[in-house]
Amino acid sequence: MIAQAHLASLSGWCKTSRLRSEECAISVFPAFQRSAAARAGMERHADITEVLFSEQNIKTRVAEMGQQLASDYQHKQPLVLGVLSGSFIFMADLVRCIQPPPSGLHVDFARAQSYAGKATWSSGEVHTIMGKLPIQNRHIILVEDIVDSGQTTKNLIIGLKKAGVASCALVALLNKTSRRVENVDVALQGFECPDKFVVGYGLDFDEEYRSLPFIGVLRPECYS
Ligand SMILES: O=P(O)(O)OC[C@H]1O[C@H](OP(=O)(O)OP(=O)(O)O)[C@H](O)[C@@H]1O
Ligand code: HPA
Repeated sequence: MIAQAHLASLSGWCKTSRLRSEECAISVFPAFQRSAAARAGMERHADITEVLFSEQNIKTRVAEMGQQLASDYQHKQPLVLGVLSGSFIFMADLVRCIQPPPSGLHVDFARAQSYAGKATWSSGEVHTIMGKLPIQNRHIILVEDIVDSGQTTKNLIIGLKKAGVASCALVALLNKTSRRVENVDVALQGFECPDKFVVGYGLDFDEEYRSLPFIGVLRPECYS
């Protein structure tokens, strides 16, 4: 009620000062400033030519994906296995959207690297290290930020199958099908990704840009 009264008096003041009500709120409420104006600024970066998936687009889609997994795994005890480092933000958001969480839902991380240093193409040599939890007879939800050539996930899936998992479903936020070299089955994807090098929301170029809250196309001058 108090907040409403403040807003009502603000809107009157806005009319006289010819400020949009949003601008008024920004000037008066620091929290609003962070949530609206700052968010608009955070959707930009000098090295990004185009935002493909905004923070809100991602949030909405990840929530849908979480619901789907909650339904598919309600009678299983999934082990959600994120692939480091790229999946760390997606993982954190996705597991919190698997609601209600199936009993026995566990979380672990595997490590794989194929894009070494300043490279925008896969080296083809994938080094994989599994997580710390036993995986034999577990229902694995393998979580990737992006499936591009498919070489990283192909290698991981081979390793998981050798270790005797009960099942393995690949969940990828981005699926760049146009660049596929290995045939991998993405059970659940967030978005189809165009054939462009993208960064943000965990995805990097030479370890930079992972903390951007959106996913965008990296300016070619940044890597060429
Ligand atoms: O389908 P692919 O062509 O194999 O590419 C996909 C992989 O490449 C990236 O990992 P990267 O090796 O760059 O390591 P990172 O996760 O630490 O960034 C990404 O996180 C995927 O794991
Ligand atoms: O487009 C990409 N961006 C960042 N990392 C990647 N790894 C494979 N493809 C990509």
